[in-house]
Amino acid sequence: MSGKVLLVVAAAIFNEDGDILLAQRPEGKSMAGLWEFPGGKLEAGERPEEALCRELKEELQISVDPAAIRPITFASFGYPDFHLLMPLYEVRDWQGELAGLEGQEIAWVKPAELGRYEAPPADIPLFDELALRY
Ligand SMILES: Nc1nc2c([nH]c(=O)n2[C@H]2C[C@H](O)[C@@H](COP(=O)(O)OP(=O)(O)OP(=O)(O)O)O2)c(=O)[nH]1
Ligand SMILES: [Mg+2]
Repeated sequence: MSGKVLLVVAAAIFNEDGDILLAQRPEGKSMAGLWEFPGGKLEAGERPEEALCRELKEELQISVDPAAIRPITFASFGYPDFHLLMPLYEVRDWQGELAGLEGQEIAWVKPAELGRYEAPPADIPLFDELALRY
């Protein structure tokens, strides 16, 4: 156990079929190739919901209303260098054409099938919980 607590915001984006979007972490980033929820770190002074909407615009080209997302669960996980605290928000409405802007692969996954995707260790309990609840 070491390092600071890192706050990262992430989205469970649902399409009309109830599938959830996973994105593959791009080459060059930590944990490249693993499948994650889109999102990222807060910038100084940002509210979590604003940060998530900014990240969704940057990573997926979509516009999301910060007032229209709701927290559904969170991850709390100790990596060797930091402790990740990651609220996960449900997103069902967006504007614009969804596209991976950072060269990342994306996949729409049935909640029960999330476990087939190799993910950061912090995400495994979230996959399990979403499979049970959705
Ligand atoms: N976005 C996201 N990050 C996750 C997940 N699971 C998990 O352990 N992480 C970790 C990986 C990183 O150490 C950290 C946030 O990563 P990030 O690379 O998305 O941050 P960012 O978008 O702000 O990108 P950058 O500025 O560092 O390039 O959280 C997840 O499901 N989604
Ligand atoms: Mg990110």
